[in-house]
Amino acid sequence: MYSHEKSQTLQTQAEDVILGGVNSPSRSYKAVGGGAPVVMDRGEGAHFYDVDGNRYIDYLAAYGPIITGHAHPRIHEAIAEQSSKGILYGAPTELEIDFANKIRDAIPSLERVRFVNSGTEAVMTTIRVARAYTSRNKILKFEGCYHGHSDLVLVAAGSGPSQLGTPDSAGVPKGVAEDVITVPFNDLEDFKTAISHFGDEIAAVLVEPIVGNFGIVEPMEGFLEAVNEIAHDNGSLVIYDEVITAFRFMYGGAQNLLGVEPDLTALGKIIGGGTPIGAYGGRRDIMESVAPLGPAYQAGTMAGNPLSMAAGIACLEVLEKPGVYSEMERLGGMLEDGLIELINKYSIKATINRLVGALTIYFTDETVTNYTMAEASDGEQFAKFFNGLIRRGINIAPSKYEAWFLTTEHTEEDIKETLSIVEDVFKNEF
Ligand SMILES: Cc1ncc(COP(=O)(O)O)c(C=O)c1O
Ligand SMILES: NCC(=O)CCC(=O)O
Repeated sequence: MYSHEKSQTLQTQAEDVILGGVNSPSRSYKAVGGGAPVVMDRGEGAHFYDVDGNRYIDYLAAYGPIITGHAHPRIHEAIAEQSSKGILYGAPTELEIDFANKIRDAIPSLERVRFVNSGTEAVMTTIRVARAYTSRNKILKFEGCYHGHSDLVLVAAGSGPSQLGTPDSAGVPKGVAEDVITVPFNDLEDFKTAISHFGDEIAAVLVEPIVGNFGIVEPMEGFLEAVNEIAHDNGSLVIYDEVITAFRFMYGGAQNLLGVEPDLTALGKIIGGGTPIGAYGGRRDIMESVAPLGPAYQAGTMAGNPLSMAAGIACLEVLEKPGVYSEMERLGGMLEDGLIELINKYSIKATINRLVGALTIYFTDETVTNYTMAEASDGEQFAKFFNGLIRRGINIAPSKYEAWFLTTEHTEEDIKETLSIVEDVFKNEF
């Protein structure tokens, strides 16, 4: 069992200067029984090492972006090379044109693209653009979906906020929250009711086309097609938040995998190869609402910064190689099958949702298709599981609402080692 002595000491120091000891609440272990989060030292492929010298197989992948593993040489080189030429100019570069083209080639619905610095900014701006284009105010979102921390979307916000008991954040003005309507994911009847009730007040429907924020939850057959049709009949736009999903399951977005196109798309995480990034884009006529062409303002000192452009291009170059996603599918299948075998062997009440290299274990015996079901899964069992893993060398998010993410660097050996550690946890702690 690992000792986390130095992490404990550093966390005490952190709490004395960084609010709560963490720069994002998701990193706190509050929801899994407290204790100091493990403080990381360095990463290498699918593994990393903490300040106490312990080695972990990493399935957090920094909440998704690190799909090519830690310190990937290609990304490292791209950043180093760009850094030697300057890291920020406040002027256009050829790199950003190349990168925008690369993204549009993969996700053609982004007829025009803009780069920003986080998923939060990307989603926030798509909402502004939709409001500008439709001259309407309200947004419809799905319960438990997280779309970053801008005011408007911190309502029924799943993932991190739910885990800490703040799905509806304090500090969001009542008037702002009143412009957000939430309905359960995968429930077409509630969706239709909301649309017919609010009608021409709804500027846009905001969707995680494959949910990543109350675990991995796929849309039911026909759900997204119906959402598109009903929203469009109502004169509302459809925004896909693909901050987690783009380039996670295939070289392209969930929209390409599922064959349904939104009007606007928000991107982040993977496209930056681990550097801070966001992007949004969509139909040309809608995007032309944005300054300098249109009246909706969006700007940024760091937007399209060359380091993120270089890292993003390098990351997509790794991902576009043949066989990358089929290998993640193979290893993901192996991990899922092995986990199910152990769940059955030790009579654990748990189910798994998986798509390619992303999966979630829910401590419940029902198949999870919406937020209420994810919420009802057993948080105490999850906490026991998490603590068992982190003391034995597996790092996952300290939250029952997050996913495990495979990288291009995980190997069969990693999966076998993982399954043997999980068996040890089930045998000794459950
Ligand atoms: C679907 C989704 N949208 C938006 C965001 C916000 O992105 P960021 O944390 O880069 O601001 C996240 C972050 O987890 C996300 O999962
Ligand atoms: N799925 C939710 C996140 O990935 C959030 C990460 C963070 O805000 O630290």
